[in-house]
Amino acid sequence: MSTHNYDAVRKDIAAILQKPGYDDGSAGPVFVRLAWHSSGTYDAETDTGGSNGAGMRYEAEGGDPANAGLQHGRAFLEPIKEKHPWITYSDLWTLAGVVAIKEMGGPDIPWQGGRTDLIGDTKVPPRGRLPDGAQGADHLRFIFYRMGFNDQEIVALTGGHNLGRCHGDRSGFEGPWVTNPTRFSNSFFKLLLQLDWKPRKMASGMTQFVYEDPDAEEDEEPLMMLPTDMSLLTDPAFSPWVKRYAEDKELFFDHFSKVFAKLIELGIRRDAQGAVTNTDGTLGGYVSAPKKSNTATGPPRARL
Ligand code: HEM
Repeated sequence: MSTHNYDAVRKDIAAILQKPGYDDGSAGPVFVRLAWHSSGTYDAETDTGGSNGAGMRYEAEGGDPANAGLQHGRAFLEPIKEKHPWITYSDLWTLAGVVAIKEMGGPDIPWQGGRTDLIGDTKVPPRGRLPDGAQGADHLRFIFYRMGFNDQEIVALTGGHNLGRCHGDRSGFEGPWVTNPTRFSNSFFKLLLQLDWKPRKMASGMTQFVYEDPDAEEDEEPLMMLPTDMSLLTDPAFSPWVKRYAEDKELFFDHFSKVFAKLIELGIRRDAQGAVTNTDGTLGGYVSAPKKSNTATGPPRARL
């Protein structure tokens, strides 16, 4: 067997996506968020953070409140790492996001392996680099321009909120954005435009936006939007993209594929053959994965 059989890993990830009893029955959304948070720490100016490293294995990054709940995603992937120990966590986490998006009906996203894992927590990116859903358009620009994204890319990336849900015990926000949160589509943009969103203060003290469907069953939870999501509607440079993505699913899929591929390559340098070149501490500050297990804190365990 080849030591780099990524197709076998893809198949094994696809096979564990269904999780009866967990959230909406799928690990897909939490894998997408894991891939995004493992990459979205990138700072272009200092060339630090990004998808090399898999620093969430360490408390310094994994314990960041912004990453609350992602331990479930990491734990779900642990059997895959055990079966294919040659793959790095940073490759596994980004690949899991890509496989999950495809399996949930989303676009193909180009993915290449070769990322390396940090050994030790001295070079994990500082906390505070991920976006705060309680804020608005200025904050989104501050966070995503730092990574090298533009306004169109910010809107396309936020379309990740077609998947999954907010959890009161993780972020303080609650509920799904769309009615079918395990099916990738452009519903997020359609609903953002069409529904009548009203602010509501949650038990956690956080204010989110909810849609109260007058025809909803009594036990049906309302759909929600974060303040950052709402800012896409009101900002003059963001809102034209919301409209275009709501009208044109193909365009959204095409742009989402490109921007997610860019996201998971943040901080990665490759030579002409695609081999990652910043693996030795001289460029990105990362060291190559050791031959045996590189589990830093032992396998994470899901608290379901
Ligand atoms: C634009 C800035 C963003 C903010 C402020 C933000 C914020 C949040 C928050 C507060 C949650 C809920 C976490 C929880 O309670 O479990 C969440 C979930 C999620 N986010 Fe984002 N996010 C952003 C961008 C993105 C991007 C770029 C993607 C992927 C392309 C993404 C994908 C997801 C997914 C899939 C979930 C659901 C996770 C689950 O079901 O466990 N988000 N996000």
